Amino acid sequence: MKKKIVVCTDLGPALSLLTLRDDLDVVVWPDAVDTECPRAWLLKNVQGASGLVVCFKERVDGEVIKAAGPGLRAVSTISVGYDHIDLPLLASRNIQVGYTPDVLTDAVADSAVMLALMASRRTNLTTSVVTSNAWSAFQWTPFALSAPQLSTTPFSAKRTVGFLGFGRIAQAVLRRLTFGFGVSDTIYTPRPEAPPQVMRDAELLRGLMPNLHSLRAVDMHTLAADSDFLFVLAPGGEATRHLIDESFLRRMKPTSVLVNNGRGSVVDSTALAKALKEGWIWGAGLDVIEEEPHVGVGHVLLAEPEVREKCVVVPHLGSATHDTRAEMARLTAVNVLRGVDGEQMESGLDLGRWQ
Ligand SMILES: O=CC(=O)O
Repeated sequence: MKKKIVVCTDLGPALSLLTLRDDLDVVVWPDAVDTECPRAWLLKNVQGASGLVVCFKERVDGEVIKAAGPGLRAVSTISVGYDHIDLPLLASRNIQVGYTPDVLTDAVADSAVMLALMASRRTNLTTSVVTSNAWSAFQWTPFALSAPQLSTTPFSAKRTVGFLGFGRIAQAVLRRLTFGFGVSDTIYTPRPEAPPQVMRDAELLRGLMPNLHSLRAVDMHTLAADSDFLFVLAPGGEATRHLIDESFLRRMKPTSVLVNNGRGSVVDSTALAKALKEGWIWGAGLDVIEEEPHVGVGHVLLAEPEVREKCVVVPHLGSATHDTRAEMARLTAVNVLRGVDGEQMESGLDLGRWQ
């Protein structure tokens, strides 16, 4: 009997890696190119599957595992995050889990730097000067709309860049900032659950980046107080929920900029709106928000002009470049194939940590 693989998401041309195998029955959510997979479709079609392909929008929990039945061997997600997957449950059933770290590191790091620049320059406000037809009335005086600067210059004060979570993506942001922006002072808090390998890499960084004069692990208090630019690159889940809350934001500098490319749940949106409105911090660039995708003009960070002008929001697109998404899709397909074939995935989670 053919093994069944259920694909809930768009894999682009990489789907053919699955469909070209005539020993597989590949069932694809028919509208995967344009829409997210409805839960009901997943629950109905996953029955009898050996492999399941999802994106971070599909929760893989007890209900899905029960609907799949005992033959499920592999779950492969097209994401680096895995907080949508019940890992202890899958570990207890010996189901392999594939994900897509590394290949998206550069794209997300690019996006984080973009958000830092957009938030510091308040592009929501400045572009609206043009789009609301107000440029001709705008009084161009030397300090009008001037902003904190990310790059360090010979005449600027030392810039401290902070990282909440210091894994691969944070380190890729740091590479961009030290080489391209002259940042020399960096602080970080280790990511909860960081694998030892990631932290060893952090120690090596100083040797690799001659411009980096200082790289210090600090507590949350110092991270808040000292960061001129703070990059949140921590994973979601209970351990990191609302680490950036009102008391953290109150300790930050009025010229500081917060960027979140990790998970929305790490930052308390209501506290952030208050921080922006009352000027505890300068600006925020958000690729993720805790209430996503239910974020519209009525959202606490977008409803009031004093907040919206200081806040750039992008709908969770950090890794969305042509090259990166294609490679993520390839890896996702290879992972599920390896899993259903009983081989080790090219990029699988070590579930020993969740057993
Ligand atoms: O958020 C996106 C991902 O986890 O890849």
